[in-house]
Amino acid sequence: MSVENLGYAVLQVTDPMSWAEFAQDVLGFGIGKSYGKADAQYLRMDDAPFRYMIVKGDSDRYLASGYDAGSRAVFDAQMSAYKDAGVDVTMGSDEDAAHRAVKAVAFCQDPSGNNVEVFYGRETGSAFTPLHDIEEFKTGEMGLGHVVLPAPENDATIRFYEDVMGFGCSDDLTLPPFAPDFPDQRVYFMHANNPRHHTLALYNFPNPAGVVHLMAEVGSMDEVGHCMDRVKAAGLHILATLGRHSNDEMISFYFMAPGGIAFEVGYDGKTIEDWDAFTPTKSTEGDIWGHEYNFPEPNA
Ligand SMILES: Cc1ccc(O)c(O)c1CC[C@@H]1C(=O)CC[C@]2(C)C(=O)CC[C@@H]12
Ligand SMILES: [Fe+2]
Repeated sequence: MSVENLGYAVLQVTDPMSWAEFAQDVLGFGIGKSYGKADAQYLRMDDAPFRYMIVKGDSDRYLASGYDAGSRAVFDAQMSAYKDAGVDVTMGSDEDAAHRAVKAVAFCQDPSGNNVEVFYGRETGSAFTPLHDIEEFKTGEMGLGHVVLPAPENDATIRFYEDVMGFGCSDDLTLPPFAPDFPDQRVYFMHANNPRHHTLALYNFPNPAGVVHLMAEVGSMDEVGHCMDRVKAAGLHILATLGRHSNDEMISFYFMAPGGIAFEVGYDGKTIEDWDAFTPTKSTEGDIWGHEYNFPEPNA
């Protein structure tokens, strides 16, 4: 048993309103109504009440991943699993739940210090159409997309998500070091209880933004291309050119959103309908073609 999907993400930024404007202008997200968190912006991608909660703070960083347990029974089972594993969990207050439009939420950290939230009973929300003629984001039962988190405590963090949270391995990718005298890079891709090839991936290096990237999926190559144009028009840095990944066969590009939070926008990601019939892969190449990386100059 595992959680269903990545239901929401929480970002902390110094100016939530300007981040929300970027999200509308470039990503095509919409601004939703407030669920009461002071100074926060609630961003929508689909019928869910919100997919991104943008809270105000004194720095820009990824704050938390909110996983949808899907039911009270799975939520309770997850709480038991945390307890059995000796994980320190805090039950959210009624106010915490109200701020997330859910019946209950619990907070803990993975062994690398990433904040984890689990909830159940999310409000139904309402109809939503993305901006910029995007037909729809590929969300629903597959959740908001995927997130790649820094996991310097690599083995313990993988054990946490697999053994305590019930995620399954999709692909264990090893890449050469990004600089001499560094260890290999490892990206460990995992799925939850939905057809998306990976909902969460773990990267074996720290990241000052608290996240390696977040991925939003659209339904066509033209929608990806138009998003690239909007990234350019906004003067944002393209981190990787268009390419197609080997493991989930997604065509995507990467760019740096305000606050140093990297985004991947793609389409055509593979779905797996029967995880019992799936064999996890161990790969040594990330791309079929493209994805030429162009990291920003330090202090640029
Ligand atoms: C290889 C791959 C497959 C599917 C994905 O959705 C995906 O994002 C990736 C790239 C993962 C990986 C990363 O997130 C951290 C930065 C990495 C290690 C690179 O510098 C190359 C591959 C990148
Ligand atoms: Fe990705």
